Amino acid sequence: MNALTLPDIAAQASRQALPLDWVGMCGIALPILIDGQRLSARADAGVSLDDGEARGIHMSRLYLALEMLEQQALTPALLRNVLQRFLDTHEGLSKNAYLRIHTDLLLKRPALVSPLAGWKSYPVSIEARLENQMFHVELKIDVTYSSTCPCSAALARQLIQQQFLEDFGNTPLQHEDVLTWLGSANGIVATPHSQRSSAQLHVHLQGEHLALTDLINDAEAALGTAVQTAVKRADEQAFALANGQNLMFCEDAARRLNLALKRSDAVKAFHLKVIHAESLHAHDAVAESRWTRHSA
Ligand SMILES: Nc1nc2c(ncn2[C@@H]2O[C@H](COP(=O)(O)OP(=O)(O)OP(=O)(O)O)[C@@H](O)[C@H]2O)c(=O)[nH]1
Repeated sequence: MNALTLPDIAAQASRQALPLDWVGMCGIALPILIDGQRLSARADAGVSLDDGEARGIHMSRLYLALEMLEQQALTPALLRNVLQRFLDTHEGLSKNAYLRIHTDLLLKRPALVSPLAGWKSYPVSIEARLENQMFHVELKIDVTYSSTCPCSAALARQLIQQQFLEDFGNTPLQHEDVLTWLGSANGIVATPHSQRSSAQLHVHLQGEHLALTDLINDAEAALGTAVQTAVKRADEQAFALANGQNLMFCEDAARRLNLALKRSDAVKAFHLKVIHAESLHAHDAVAESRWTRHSA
């Protein structure tokens, strides 16, 4: 059986001579290394098929080039090497090479007050391409946070004032009575609506640093009320305070993220989208922002 020559269909001429933009494989299982963590990932690997006469590309050569990602930490330089391998093994067939990697980055986050910590998972896509000899790396990162509506907070405060007038309008104020009232249900007769919100960051990188963890940390610091992991009552109370001090429309969140990403040296350009999944209504409040660094 082995003595037979194996038929090689990919080497045949194409019936329709037509180049193709992207040919490859999607959803390849792959272990990768980021910040010392081995993560389970899925890769989409492809090249352009510029020789329209060729029937097909050599899928196995792309697949085997991905082995480079198993042992070395993921960096822009490593991604570039993999893409160059794609092209070197498709000489005469392909000019452009593409690699997308999808994974969930895990970061350990401390509780706000108690000495606890827990893991948070961040869905991440890393997209690299070598097109006309130009190399690009882009990151897509999702960051989840809590937002409380500033308008709703003001409306709730007004109702609390009205309730105060109703309960104390005609009586001389006693410190003890007011303190008790503040701790009662009447003292917080209305609550502002708040929501679990998400920021989708699409970042075009520059430099030699993948910067994933730094960008997530910068985004969470800018937002101020990232969702928590391990939570005791003391942590929940601190989170309630943090939200009360951090009232946010989706526009506020988008502006804060814009400023934070611009400050990062790793960022060449970005498109960000924040989604506040409103509890006030069944649709979302959304804001987007784009920016490109103009080098001096
Ligand atoms: N091009 C192409 N290959 C496919 C497709 N589906 C499955 N394959 C298979 O992918 C396998 C690997 O292809 P190649 O990389 O050309 O394998 P090979 O000819 O043994 O390897 P080389 O000697 O390096 O060219 C082949 O058995 C193909 O049949 C497809 O849609 N397109």
